[in-house]
Amino acid sequence: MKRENGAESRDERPLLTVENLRTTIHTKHKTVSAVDGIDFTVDRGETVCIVGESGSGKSVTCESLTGLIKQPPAEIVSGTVEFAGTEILSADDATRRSHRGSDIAHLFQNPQQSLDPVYTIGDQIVETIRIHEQVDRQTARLRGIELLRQVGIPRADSRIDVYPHELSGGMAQRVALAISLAADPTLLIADEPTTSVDVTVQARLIELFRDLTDSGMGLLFVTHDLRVVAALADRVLVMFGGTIVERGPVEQVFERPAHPYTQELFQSYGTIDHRTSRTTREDIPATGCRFRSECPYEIEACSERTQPPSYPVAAESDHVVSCVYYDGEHSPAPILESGSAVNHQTDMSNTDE
Ligand SMILES: Nc1ncnc2c1ncn2[C@@H]1O[C@H](COP(=O)(O)OP(=O)(O)OP(=O)(O)O)[C@@H](O)[C@H]1O
Ligand code: NI
Repeated sequence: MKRENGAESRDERPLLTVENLRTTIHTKHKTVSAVDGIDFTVDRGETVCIVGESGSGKSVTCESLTGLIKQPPAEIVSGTVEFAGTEILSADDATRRSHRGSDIAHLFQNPQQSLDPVYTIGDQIVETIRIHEQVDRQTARLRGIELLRQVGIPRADSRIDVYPHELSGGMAQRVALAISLAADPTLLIADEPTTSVDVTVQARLIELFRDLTDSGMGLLFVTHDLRVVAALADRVLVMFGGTIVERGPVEQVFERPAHPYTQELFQSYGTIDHRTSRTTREDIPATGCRFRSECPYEIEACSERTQPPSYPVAAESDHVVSCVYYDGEHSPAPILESGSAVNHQTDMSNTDE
């Protein structure tokens, strides 16, 4: 959503700009490059979806952005994260905290991580609303109940008084979402918020996310469900082995997945397998194309450089791929047989209530 007029230069810049983000995880026996030099942006009103198999670095990316990742074992080795004109990765804790929870809301993959076990849902939601707005408790409570309804919590007026541990996984995920939204965030980072909910609720949540981005919120969304991506995303980032192998507008990526990994991923129509990657982390090369040992098209050039550079898939396209087959020398690029990609027209909103 671009502003028509009166936009100051500050507003012309993306809401979020991430550059060269690298996060390693130190364990007793080894150090894993969980996120290995990634760049991307999220605009106001835009939905950017991150897809990729289990272990590809989606959650570590999200948690690094807000500095919420546990250090140690994690270590943010490099990178800049600019949010609304301010560098937040190197900011002191107070600055970062002031961005977290208000301007930036972070919904963890594990919802209990977003909830405080010692307070009721109502206490947490009322408190969040009252931090951001001068309203009395009763007004905030009514608004809290409304928010719980919006995220699809049945009997919201009584559920508001329960404790987090009394909620199922899917319910906790939605409650955590309601609490995030109570802060009226400018950017919502949501790590698999629709995973353990039924289709009806999923359709309702997708509607809700659309309304929020229509009114200007930026949304960074992690999911394994390509149908959700099709229904929601403006742009897609495909991750493999801690790197972004392909990115672009959702229609283009779905119509013509360019990276051999994306092609493979999209052939398993619908939900990406939740299995851990076939190769263990140790088998993923540390430089060059991370996918090359599993790629049917591997050539010598795949192991050159730190990562293959990004090439446009078509001339002057925002759809780019990090694969040497697109450098103009090694063509023809591997092309997926037509018809195997997911139809991006899939409409989730038609599910019966
Ligand atoms: N606390 C941790 N200790 C050790 N390794 C970790 C830890 N957290 C993440 N990792 C490693 O970092 C890599 C990236 O993990 P991440 O959780 O970001 O994957 P993901 O893409 O979110 O996967 P999923 O789809 O399963 O949520 C993986 O190899 C994972 O094993
Ligand atoms: Ni994850």
